[in-house]
This record gives sequence, C-alpha cells and structure tokens, in this order.
Amino acid sequence: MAATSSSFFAPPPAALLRHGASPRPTAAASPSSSFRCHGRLQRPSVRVPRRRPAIPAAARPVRFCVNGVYGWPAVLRGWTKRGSRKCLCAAGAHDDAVNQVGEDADHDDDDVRVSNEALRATIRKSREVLAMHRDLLDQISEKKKLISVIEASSIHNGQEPFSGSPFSRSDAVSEGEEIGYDLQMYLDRRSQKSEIRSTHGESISGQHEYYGSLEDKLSYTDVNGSYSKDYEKGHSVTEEIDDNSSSSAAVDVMNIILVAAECAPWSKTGGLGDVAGALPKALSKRGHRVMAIVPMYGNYEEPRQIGEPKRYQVAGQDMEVKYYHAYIDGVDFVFIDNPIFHNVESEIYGGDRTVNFFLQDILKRMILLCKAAVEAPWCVPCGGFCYGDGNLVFIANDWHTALLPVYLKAYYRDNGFMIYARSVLVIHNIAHQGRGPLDDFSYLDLPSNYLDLFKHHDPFGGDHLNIFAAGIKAADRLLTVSHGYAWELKTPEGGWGLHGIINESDWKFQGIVNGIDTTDWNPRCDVHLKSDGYSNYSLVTVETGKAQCKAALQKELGLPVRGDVPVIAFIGRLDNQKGVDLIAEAMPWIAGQDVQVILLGTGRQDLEDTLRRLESQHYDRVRGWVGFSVRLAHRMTAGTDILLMPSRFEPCGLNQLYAMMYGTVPVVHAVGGLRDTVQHYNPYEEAGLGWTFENAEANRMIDALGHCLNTYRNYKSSWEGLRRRGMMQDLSWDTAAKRYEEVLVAAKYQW
Ligand SMILES: Nc1ncnc2c1ncn2[C@@H]1O[C@H](COP(=O)(O)OP(=O)(O)O[C@H]2O[C@H](CO)[C@@H](O)[C@H](O)[C@H]2O)[C@@H](O)[C@H]1O
Repeated sequence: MAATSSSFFAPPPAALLRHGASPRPTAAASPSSSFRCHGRLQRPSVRVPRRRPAIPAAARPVRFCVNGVYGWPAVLRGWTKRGSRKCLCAAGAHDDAVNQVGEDADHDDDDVRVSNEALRATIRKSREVLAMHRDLLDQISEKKKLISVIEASSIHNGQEPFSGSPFSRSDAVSEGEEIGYDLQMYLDRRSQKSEIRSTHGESISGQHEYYGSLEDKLSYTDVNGSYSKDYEKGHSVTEEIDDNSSSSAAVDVMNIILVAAECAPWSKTGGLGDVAGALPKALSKRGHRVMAIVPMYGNYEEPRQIGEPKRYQVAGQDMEVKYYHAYIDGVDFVFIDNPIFHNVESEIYGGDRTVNFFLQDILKRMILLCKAAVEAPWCVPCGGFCYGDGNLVFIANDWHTALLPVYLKAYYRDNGFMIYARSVLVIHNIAHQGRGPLDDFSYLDLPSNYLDLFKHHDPFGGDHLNIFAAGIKAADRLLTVSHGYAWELKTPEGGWGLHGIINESDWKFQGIVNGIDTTDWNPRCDVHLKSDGYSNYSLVTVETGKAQCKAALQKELGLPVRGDVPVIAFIGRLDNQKGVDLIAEAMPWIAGQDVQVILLGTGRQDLEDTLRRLESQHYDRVRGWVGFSVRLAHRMTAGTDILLMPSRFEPCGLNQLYAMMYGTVPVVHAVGGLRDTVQHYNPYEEAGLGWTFENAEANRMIDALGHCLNTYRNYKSSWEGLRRRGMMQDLSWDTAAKRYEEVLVAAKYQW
C-alpha cells in the first residue's frame, strides 16, 4: 500500500522565523471535520428530554407528567414565586382584585388566605399523584426488566428469535435453570437496596461487593434530589435538573459497550490499547453504565468467570466462549475467553498470511470476538443482571471489530430485535482494513445479500472483501480520532481506497481528538518514576524533577550522565507510518550535534535492525532499544527533553500528548492529529507547544529540530515557557468523553 504523506498540505513560507517559527495555516487551508446531523427521524417512542429555560430554584413549582406530557396544576396559573405567597388568583379574579384595591383590603386578605389553603391542598394532592405515578412507572420498569431477562434466557437456550440465525447456544443449562439464575440474581439485586454505589464506584452504603446498576445510579441521583427518570420509557417523571449542569449524561444516560482487540493494561500493542483502557472510564465518570469487551489473551489476575459459557459458529467450527468480568474504576471489563486467543498477545494482529490469511488466524479471532460481544448485553449479568438493549450503544474500534455493526444489523435489527440499539465505529487507523478474497465471505455467517456490503474495488486490491468498508457502511455513526485525520480520510491520499465510502458517510462522520489517561500518564504520580533514581514531579518541580529523571535514564541506558546535553526520544511501532527511517536518514546530521538519542520500538525486522545499527555506529550518544517496554516508554517520556514524531500519517498520536504532559517538547510532522495537537512555536508571542514540519522528509525534520535545539540551548526562558504551556493543558479524556457522548446521543436518536 502506498504511503500517505507530505502532500496533504502546502509547504511553509521559505523564510522561517527565528527559532523556526512559521505561520499556522489559514482556517481555509486547515482540515476540518464536517459532521452534519441530517435531521434524522427521531425514535417515535422515546421523548427527547428538552432543557427548559432557567427558573430560579425557589420559583420552581412541581410539575407532573402523564404519559410523557408535562403539565402544571391548573390552580398554579398566575403563580410567580413559591415563597412569596401572592398572585394566587386565577387570571379573571386577579383583574377584579386590582379594581377593588383600597376598597376592601380585609376581603383581599381573606381571599389570599383561602387561596393559600387551596394551593397547599393542591400541592399535597399533586405530590400524592406524583408518588403514585412514580410507583406505577417503577412497576412498569421492573416488569420490563423481568421480560427482558426471560427473553434473553430463552434466546440463550437455543430458542432463536428468527429462523436461520447464527446465534449462540447456551451450554448445557436448562431453560428453567437459566431463567431462575438470572431472575434470582435480579430479584436479589432489587431487594438489596443497601448496595448502591455511586457512578465513581465508591460505596454509598451497605456491605455488598458488587456495584450498582444503571437503575441504582438513577436512584442514587434521585436520593440527592437532582432528578428522577424512567429510563425504560425515556421520559421524565419529575425533573429538577440543575440548569448549569454540563453533563448531558444527566439527561441521556446510556448503556455503552466498547469492543476492541486490545485494552491496556491487559493487552497493548499501541494506541488503541490505551484508548480502550481509558475512554470507558471517562464515559462511566459521566454517569453511563459502561462495559469494555476485549479478548482474554492470557491469565489475568482480576477477572472472574461470569454467566454461562456460550457456543458460537466460526467458519463452520463450533467454539465455546467463557466470559470473564472485572469491575474496575466504574467499568465492567469483560474478557472473551477461548483457546483461539491464548498466547497471541505479542502478535494480536498476526497470523499465517501465506496460506489463507483471514481464515487461518485473525479473521477467526475477530469473528468470534464480534459474535460474543454482540450477545454480551444478554448473557453477561454484570452486577447481577444484564445490560439488555435499553439505551444501548456499541462502540467498535478499527476493522477488527467492524463486523460488530454488521452482526447487530443482520442478526438482530433486520429481524425486529434490538431495534433501538446503535453502533458507532471509530477509525484509529485506516491503513489496516481487513482485506481478503471475496470467497472468505462464506466464513462470516451472514445472509448472502450482505455480500455487497463487503465487496470493494480499488487500485490497491482490485475486487476484494473489505471488512472495514462493511463496518463503515453499517455503523450508525462514524468517528475518527482527530479533526485533521477526519479531513485526510476523505482524500484519495489519506483514505487508502476507502475515501469514497467515507465521503458517502460524511453525514454521520466526525473527528474527536483522543484524550489521555491522566492517572497512568502523569508525572506527579507515575509509578514508573518511583524507583531507580527517577522522581515524580509537577509543574512547580519540573526543573529539578526532569533533571533527576534525565540523569536516571542516562544511567539506566549507559549513556554519559550530562544535564546540559539535550536528549531526543522516539517511541513507536517500527513501520512505515511512524517515519523512523527518516530519523535514520537524518542521523549523520543529528549525531554531529551535541545530543543524545534514545529510540524505542518494535515491528518490522529491517527497522529493528536499523535501530541496532544506529546504536552500534554512535554508541556514545545513541541507544536503540528493540522491544516493547511500557516502563521504559514512561521513563523516556519523563527523562528526555525532545520527542521526535516524523510520522508519515498519524490519526491522532498519543506520544506527543504524553510528552507535553511531562514537559517534553514535541517536534512533529504536521499531519493528522499531530497537526491538531501541537501548535507551532511562535517566539514573537511566546506561544505554541513545539515545532512542526510540513513534509515528511529528513531535511524538513532537520530544519525543525535545528530550531528546537537552538531554543533549548540559547533561549532558556522560551524553553521553560514551551514546557509550561505543554504541561498546563487539559489533555484528559474528560473533554473527549463529552464529545463522544454527544455522538452516542445523536446515534441513539437517529432512526
Ligand atoms: N516499543 C514500545 N514500547 C512501549 N510502548 C510503546 C512502544 N511502541 C509504542 N508504544 C506505546 O503505544 C502507544 C502508541 O500510541 P500511538 O498513538 O502512537 O498509537 P498507534 O499508532 O499504535 O495507534 C493508532 O491509534 C491511536 C489511538 O487512537 C492513534 O493515536 C494513532 O494515531 C493511531 O495510529 C503509546 O502509548 C506508546 O507509548
């Protein structure tokens, strides 16, 4: 496949400013997301909660709701202020009263007294009616849950909801047993009111171990007086929402299931693992019930088996899946266990590509993952009962899980099931698409009319089967991990053959810049900086803290321990994307500077050899560490001064975000998410976060790095400013999670 690169953007003006300052591209030239919400029809049975204009708390009368329609008690018309006890007359009576002012004050007083009593009686009555409504809705909600459980149980006992369904079969559990199991858990759950946990996981009261469900979260919120909702019906019973609340979760709490092929800290080959580990926690913090599903590649300590084993057909083979579960930081982490996943942790996306690439290895794994995931809401009773399909949105990631939106549609929605469940597909890297021969379609267990969804033709592969293409078409919403990359994906250079389909999907497509896990990646508490001479540090202690980490890193890697020498880092997969070959090309120049260089990566054999060669050629100043070491990645991020990212394309990039969080200054190719997140340094205004270069070429990189080194050596206060600005940014997932939530809500109300 051809590399995408430099050609996205026009070259910078010839004259670089002092320290390499170059103006940012104009807004017109900048890539932009062009998300449009095309006035899709709203789900008929669900009422979109609307925020009413702010009314001072003291002036808010109680409103009631019947069948989703709000109303004010008639007697309250003319009511202006709850505490003032005046203006209680009906409109006509009020006019009369005005005419008689001064004539009969005593009479007025009597009227007010009578009206006050009438009002109090009405309020009492309204409260009783309200309580009855809430009781009734509780009962309805409970009945619906029971029905869901019974339906799920019958599905999983082989009573397939439609003929020809490739659903799983429950493993040797009788219908009665399974219903009894789930029901019992659910009823136990209902009676154990003492085990409510807040959305942040802390125990509110009681001694039981498992966490609260969506319903409990709501009850908890209700106890605190903010609002009460009937989620099953999708409309409010009472509503006293804080008008200043920034959380749309307050009005649109969802069941969210994120599915990915890797998830840190259990499995990670790159940035997807980081995202799958962190985004669910951020969504949970916003009040949603969140599950993250990932294969079980090894024997993990925390998860325990949950629910019953299920069997799925994969390419004609009957495979048993056991579900494992761990509740951590407010998230249900669910692991799919089958021997097919064991011992491939180091090559999650690998397989025998020579015989039949797809069938032999990775395709089988991903079919199984997606089949097991799409049924998880029915057969994984987290905390006592299953997620079900109420307010359910799946988030699939990259081609590996792009089958999920297709299975959701083909197995369920086409047959009238899970019709309100939605799927969002996130593109982390379009360069990998799940391409194979058209014949492999037979292994996907899909109706023949679905073949067209997978058929794709492009100059790279001719006619072929393309799993990413099918997922993009089937998903309700499409996301990618930065605005820049969203723009690039629509170009022939950046879309890697799928730009046509992405352009067609433009109405549902949007970019959201990744956040970072600020617990894991935080110099103040980073666990990898607590030993071997390293040190935690903050914005206040960055000077001394970083100096200490730099010395510890130089010592650990056997480099001369020198505080004055700038240390340059590269961390990444060794492939064409990351541009490590450009560093190799520039090495004669780099090695001629008084610098140290540390390269960490694993991947293509020839590039691993390059790292070893660079180290042996420049042993006094270069280290090439071949392998995957999370600890070293953290220590390098803390102990180096400059991070080099000459990526040819970079959908978002996390290392530059980590670097800025640790006061390490990034020098990056201005592409995709790097362009979005690293603002070029402007010495005249002392603004910006690092250096960018416009073409993925060694010379351009040398120019930018030269300006960066010059600033490091000769403009100390500018350097400190760069560091400080980087560290002061809010790079957490909080903002991104809010954006995700908006997309999920849009998907939910899209019909
Ligand atoms: N040898 C090694 N040892 C230890 N750690 C290593 C390592 N090599 C890489 N890493 C770590 O892996 C992660 C890589 O993050 P990137 O954003 O560069 O991811 P990647 O290109 O894999 O992901 C894709 O998905 C992510 C997430 O959306 C996008 O940011 C990105 O642009 C896109 O290409 C970082 O946490 C990094 O520290």
